[in-house]
Amino acid sequence: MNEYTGDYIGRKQKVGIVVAKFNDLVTKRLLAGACQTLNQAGIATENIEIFWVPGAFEIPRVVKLLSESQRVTGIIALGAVVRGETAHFDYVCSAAANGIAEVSLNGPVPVMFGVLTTDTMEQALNRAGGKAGNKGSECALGLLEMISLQQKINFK
Ligand SMILES: Nc1c(NC[C@H](O)[C@H](O)[C@H](O)CO)[nH]c(=O)[nH]c1=O
Ligand SMILES: CC(=O)[C@@H](O)COP(=O)(O)O
Repeated sequence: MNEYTGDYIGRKQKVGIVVAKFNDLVTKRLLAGACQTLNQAGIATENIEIFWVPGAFEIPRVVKLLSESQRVTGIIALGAVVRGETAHFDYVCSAAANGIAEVSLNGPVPVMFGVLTTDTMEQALNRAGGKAGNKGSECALGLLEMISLQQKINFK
């Protein structure tokens, strides 16, 4: 696994994780990967705030509230949307992606998109600590880079 090699962002940074309960067989693994990577980078468990939401569709609202709360320096959004028989998959994925992107672009803190959008459960599990890595861990590494970049840009 890649180690965080960016600048030191400070051990007192608070990170928020918004994670969907739907498909929690997968999302619990994404969360574990994210938390492990943050811990390895020096972010203590007590500085990681976790918020569970029903499904990926509900992620954007809580991400927006958390972003505006000034409680955290960055946010990771985690979910697992697995295609079913109907077009519902497309709407859930679109709502989650567009909502999270909007908050990341227009809100005060960076938000990482860790919502898996897969055709099968196997594909999702492979990306939650399986042979295709762990999207949660990837998002944690990315968030540390984004926080560091934002601090560099905002340094007066
Ligand atoms: N099918 C999946 C869902 N569906 C539920 C929605 O996210 C939402 O909670 C519901 O439509 C009520 O607003 N959610 C996932 O996260 N993953 C899925 O595969
Ligand atoms: C992604 C979903 O919402 C999906 O699990 C719903 O399944 P279905 O399209 O068969 O109702």
